[in-house]
Amino acid sequence: MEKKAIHFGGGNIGRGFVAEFLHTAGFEVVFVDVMDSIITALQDTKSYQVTEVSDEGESTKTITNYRAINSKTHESDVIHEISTASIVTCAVGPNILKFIAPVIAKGIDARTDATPLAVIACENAIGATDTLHHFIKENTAPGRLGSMPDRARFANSAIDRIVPGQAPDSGLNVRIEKFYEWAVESTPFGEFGHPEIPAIHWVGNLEPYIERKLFTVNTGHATAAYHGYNAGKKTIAEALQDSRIRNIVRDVLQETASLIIDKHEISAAEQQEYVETIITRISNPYLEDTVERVGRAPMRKVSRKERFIGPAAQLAERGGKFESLIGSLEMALRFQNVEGDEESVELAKILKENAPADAAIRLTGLDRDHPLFPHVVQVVDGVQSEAK
Ligand SMILES: NC(=O)c1ccc[n+]([C@@H]2O[C@H](COP(=O)([O-])OP(=O)(O)OC[C@H]3O[C@@H](n4cnc5c(N)ncnc54)[C@H](O)[C@@H]3O)[C@@H](O)[C@H]2O)c1
Ligand SMILES: O=P(O)(O)OC[C@@H](O)[C@@H](O)[C@H](O)[C@H](O)CO
Repeated sequence: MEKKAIHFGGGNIGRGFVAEFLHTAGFEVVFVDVMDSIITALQDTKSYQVTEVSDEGESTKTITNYRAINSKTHESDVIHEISTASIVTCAVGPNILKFIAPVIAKGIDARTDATPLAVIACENAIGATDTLHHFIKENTAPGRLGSMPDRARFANSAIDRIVPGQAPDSGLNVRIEKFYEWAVESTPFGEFGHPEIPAIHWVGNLEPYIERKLFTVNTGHATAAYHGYNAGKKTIAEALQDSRIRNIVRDVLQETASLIIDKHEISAAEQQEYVETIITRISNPYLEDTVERVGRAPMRKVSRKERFIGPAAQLAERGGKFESLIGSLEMALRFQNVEGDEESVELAKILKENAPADAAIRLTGLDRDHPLFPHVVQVVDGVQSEAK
């Protein structure tokens, strides 16, 4: 079989991370997207550049050997490509997984190769591949479910590289940070072995990696974004130049560190070093990452398993400290009616139309009897009262 990868989502992380490393690993990459402008640009341009930016200067790689298909208009082509590929990846956003599942299900169903397809969702979410797998099963005939492991194997991943929004005149080129980490479960591949992709760190148990990443990088990032947004800052780097916000980010990361150290086999010293690396990374002034991009989709970010409620709920259950996380939640709830962000409009509506406890349940998914619940209701109440 040809060494071919199908990647859903030709956006920032798709072009700047996943495709780059698939290309380096020798795969032909077939991008699948629904945005005409991205598909046309990928079809008309034979190469694009990924530039790593840091205080050590810039370094550029050229990406070639790709094609692009619009799944809105050429679904059968996408099905054929999946049926003859080695790997399917995606970076479309966790809320989009249900929309890409039907075509992936059809592609998997059409496979005849002896080696199963490797499916790896590259989203910022715990168990994103499991979520995609669930939707794929819902789109597969019941009689074909039992034999699906012969046709596809599903591995969760933790993906880390900051790819900010790109300048309007940058075309397909992407400016990104130098740092990256891509951890993927190895166990689902069983006797077939995992695909050969040198950039991937294959792990038996992903939970420590994804929790450490989401509850350090993304919790810290989102804290800077929401506090920064409410303080009138434009970029994450600018927010972190403000010593008040920087100290809040540190406090939040101390709270999540206590959970990570307590729960996983990660020492205090190792976590401290990780936190310092993350603060340096998110402070990178060369990335020009806006508070609106990092704060995007606030309803997803305040949900049950995500970067604030996820760790705060676990800390509350263990008798730990979570006040700074709740402070970030409050700032997230004030990220309302932001231009171009549908969830921020929906958030404002929910806060306007519901009593505090009902809004808290709808937004965070916490049970009423959870020890964190009264603290969340108090914050919701405060944000609602200010708006009156
Ligand atoms: N940007 C980062 O720093 C970063 C880092 C790690 C992980 N991630 C995660 O990667 C995912 C994508 O983030 P991004 O920053 O690249 O966003 P993005 O908006 O730049 O890219 C998303 C792409 O998905 C495409 N898309 C939307 N619906 C689709 C569909 N039905 N089928 C195919 N394509 C579709 C969009 O057109 C867009 O090109 C998110 O889950 C994000 O959390 C982002
Ligand atoms: O992509 P989101 O919306 O889940 O989160 C925004 C940023 O925090 C995120 O994209 C980071 O840049 C990335 O997770 C770094 O690895």
